[in-house]
Amino acid sequence: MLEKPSSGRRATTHTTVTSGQNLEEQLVLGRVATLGTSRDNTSRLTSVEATRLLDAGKLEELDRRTELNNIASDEISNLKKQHERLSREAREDLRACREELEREREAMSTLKATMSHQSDSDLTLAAENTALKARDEARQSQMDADTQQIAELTRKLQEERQKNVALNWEAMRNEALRRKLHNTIQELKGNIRVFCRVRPVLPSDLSETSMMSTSTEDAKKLQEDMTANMIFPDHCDHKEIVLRSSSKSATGQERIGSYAFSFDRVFEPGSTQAQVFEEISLLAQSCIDGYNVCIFAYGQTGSGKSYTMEGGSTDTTKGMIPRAVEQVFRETERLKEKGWEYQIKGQFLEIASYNETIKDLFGKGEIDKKSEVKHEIKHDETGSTRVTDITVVDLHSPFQVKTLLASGQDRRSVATTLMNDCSSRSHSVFTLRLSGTNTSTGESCKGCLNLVDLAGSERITTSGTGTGGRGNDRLKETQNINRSLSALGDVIAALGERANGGDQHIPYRNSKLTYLLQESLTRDSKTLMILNLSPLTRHSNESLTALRFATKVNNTTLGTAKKRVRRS
Ligand SMILES: Nc1ncnc2c1ncn2[C@@H]1O[C@H](COP(=O)(O)OP(=O)(O)OP(=O)(O)O)[C@@H](O)[C@H]1O
Repeated sequence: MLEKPSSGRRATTHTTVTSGQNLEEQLVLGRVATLGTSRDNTSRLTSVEATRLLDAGKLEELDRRTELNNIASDEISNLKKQHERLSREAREDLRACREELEREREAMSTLKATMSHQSDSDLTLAAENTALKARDEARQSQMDADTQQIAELTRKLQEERQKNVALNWEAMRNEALRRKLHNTIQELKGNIRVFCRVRPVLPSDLSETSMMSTSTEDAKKLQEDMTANMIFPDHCDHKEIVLRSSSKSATGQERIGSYAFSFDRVFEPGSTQAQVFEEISLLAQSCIDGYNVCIFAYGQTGSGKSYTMEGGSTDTTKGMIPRAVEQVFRETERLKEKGWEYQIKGQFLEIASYNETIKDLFGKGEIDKKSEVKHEIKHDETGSTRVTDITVVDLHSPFQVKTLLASGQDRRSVATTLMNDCSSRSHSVFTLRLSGTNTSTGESCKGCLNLVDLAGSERITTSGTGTGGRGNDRLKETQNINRSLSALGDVIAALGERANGGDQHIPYRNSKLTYLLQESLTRDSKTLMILNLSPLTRHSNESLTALRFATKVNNTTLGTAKKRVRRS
């Protein structure tokens, strides 16, 4: 704190200085008065003495003033020093105070910010808390709703389960009915059916005439000339084919004949694999239902038998075998829902026409003429057929079958090369055996699907038969083919006669093929023959012979097929 100068002292000093002036005059006047008085008293003072006294008074006054001035200066200097010290102290105090104030302000501002932040946090927390509470309430009500919904769904599920059980039984009854109806339809259609398929003219057919360099128009004309006169008059049901063919009479005169044939279905050259399979799929279905089915591709070499049965590598061109396999797997999978479990096994073999030997096309070993295993056909008392030492594969998927068939075809090529033979000189038989059991109904069934690519049906004159050596082999081979094909026709004819009440012996043993297919060539089984025809004029006579053979087969009725069902 600043120390205030004493006002009393100052006042005294001031009073002294101020009254000094008056005092001086008063002193002089007092001396004069004293002198006057002394004069009065002593009789009279001189004026010199009065002046001397006045001067002395003045000097004394001056001294006293000087003295007072000095005292005042000292006092002022002291006061100044004191003032400076006090000012310095005051400034120091002020600075300290300011600093302290600044710190306090900063602290205050920090505190305010903290408080404001705290308050914001408080607000946020309060808002969050409110939101959480609201969410919690919403969740709680959602949970209540869910619980109610679960209870409702559980009730509905229970109802649906009950309905499902009822529907399953209904579906099983319907499946049995469907099988019955399906097979009634098949029976009405006849257990022997014949389809006729004419292949299109191929670029290779044109090149054979060495006319490839001709113009497009010439090629078209050539194609027309080459194409046999085949007419398909039935545009509605597609069941008829008319072949106009020229032949020589005994006297050498040319006769033009028009021959009309009718089959269960006639496929024109533009027909697709899918259209053909549409008609065949029902037979594949029958095999799943427990029937024995045989599908033959019949026709001269190059007429399209292998194309129809195996087909090409694309989805559009794949043939009947891959399509039937796919359908079997698709259907057996679907039937799982209805309690059916199927086991599918397959074998693929070839019967060479030359010596009627069997080759295992699913076999693993080397194909070698010397070390060839001799396979024999055996029938047991239950009517089942087996081929000794043949590879029977458990089949699980269409892809597996596709791979197996491809390697089978490779083995077939190796075998035919070794035999100096060609594929058209042998029959190939792909067999699918299905056995199914229904765990719900206790039913079980066994079916067999044989897909047969027959050897070329051409007659001796057109098969390139020469004389001596290989020519004799060819002759024997062609005779064997014709024998086995006519044995097939004989078996079918005998079955037809038996079905019509005759007591005909069925000559299964007349060929390896019929003996092998014995269990599938009965009145209890279903047979389809696909007659493949070449569209070319030069094959007209072969086509006519084949059409006649197929008609003979088509006119045969086998009676009613029987399903091979066992009840456990
Ligand atoms: N419907 C068709 N559409 C297109 N091409 C076909 C058709 N039918 C057959 N072919 C073709 O005709 C040629 C002969 O057919 P394929 O080999 O199937 O006759 P094949 O009767 O089996 O003869 P082989 O008895 O010699 O085995 C093949 O090139 C085949 O691709």
